[in-house]
Amino acid sequence: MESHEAVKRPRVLVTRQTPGESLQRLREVCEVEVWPETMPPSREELCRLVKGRHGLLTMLSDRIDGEMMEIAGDQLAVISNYAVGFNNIDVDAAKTRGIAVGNTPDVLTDATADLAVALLFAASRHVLPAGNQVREGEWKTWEPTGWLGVEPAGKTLGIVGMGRIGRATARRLVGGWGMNLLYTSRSDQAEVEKELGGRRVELDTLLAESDFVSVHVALTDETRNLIDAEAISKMKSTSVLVNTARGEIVDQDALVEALENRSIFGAGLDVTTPEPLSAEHPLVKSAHCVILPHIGSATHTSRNAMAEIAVDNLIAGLSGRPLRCSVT
Ligand SMILES: NC(=O)C1=CN([C@@H]2O[C@H](COP(=O)(O)OP(=O)(O)OC[C@H]3O[C@@H](n4cnc5c(N)ncnc54)[C@H](OP(=O)(O)O)[C@@H]3O)[C@@H](O)[C@H]2O)C=CC1
Ligand SMILES: O=CC(=O)O
Repeated sequence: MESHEAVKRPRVLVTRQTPGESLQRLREVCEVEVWPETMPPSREELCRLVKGRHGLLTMLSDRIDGEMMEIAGDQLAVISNYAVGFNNIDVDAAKTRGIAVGNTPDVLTDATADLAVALLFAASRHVLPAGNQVREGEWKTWEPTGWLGVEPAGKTLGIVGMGRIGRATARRLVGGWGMNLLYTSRSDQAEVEKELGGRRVELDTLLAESDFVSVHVALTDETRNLIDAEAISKMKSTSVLVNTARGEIVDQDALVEALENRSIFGAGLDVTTPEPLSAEHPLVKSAHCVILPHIGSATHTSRNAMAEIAVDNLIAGLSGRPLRCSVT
């Protein structure tokens, strides 16, 4: 039986078209099949496609669990996720099978932090509903009390999860708008405090004292539903919640209620559960919520750089070398 040793022309599945030229490099050393559709392969299609592959280049919409690895077969050596988040992959199952898992950190940090800031402003200043009023020909006159929003300058920013994107978001808002910084983190962040002057606090304190809360933790069993009804109830009525991390971290029913009751001012989400949310979902219909279609890393620069890392990871894993960016 073939196993993890390097093979001459490994068989690789790429589950969506990626931008740029990086797949060319892969084609030089592998037999590459690229899923050609805009919509991701269904679970059934994926089960069929992974069989006999040595490497997988996957997207966050592909659930790669132990069963999928089993179906792929013993020769599977590397799973390269085209994302920094890897909650779609059962990393423990991969470890048990000796399969390397890679991701694409850093190169999307600035783009995602920019989008977190964009969402913060969009939700604070009614950018989408106000713009729609103009588009729909409903704008009648300048109103002294129309579309009143909230301002971040000099207020308190709460960063939930001071990782790469959390820190980049804080950098923008502390440096650019003079915000005061509170943050949560499991690890010591002396460097961040030296640079940005923030204070590490418990989540409850952060929620109660922040005017703007931006979520940047990875999705894990511990962070699923971290921002639940109780957490939201601690937030100020004038506060704005931004989530560019993963939808499952925020309890959406609780968020709907908070927005309907005006117990928080607004929300800006790049991620939801599920994705996409139905157009009928109350969050999509809410005038106080801005929802984007998971476009945090969607710049030419970031997505091209992600593709380069994802291909580097695959090629390294297929030849038994350490990955450029390994999740373990
Ligand atoms: N909207 C989009 O398009 C994008 C979304 N993302 C999302 O953003 C997330 C963050 O990315 P990035 O900043 O690069 O990742 P990092 O790994 O740098 O940061 C993740 C943070 O999550 C924290 N964390 C991890 N596990 C736990 C846990 N069990 N409990 C509490 N905190 C935890 C870490 O805390 P600690 O330091 O204490 O370990 C760290 O601060 C990604 O995981 C992804 O889900 C990323 C890119 C684009
Ligand atoms: O959500 C995107 C990612 O890279 O993670």
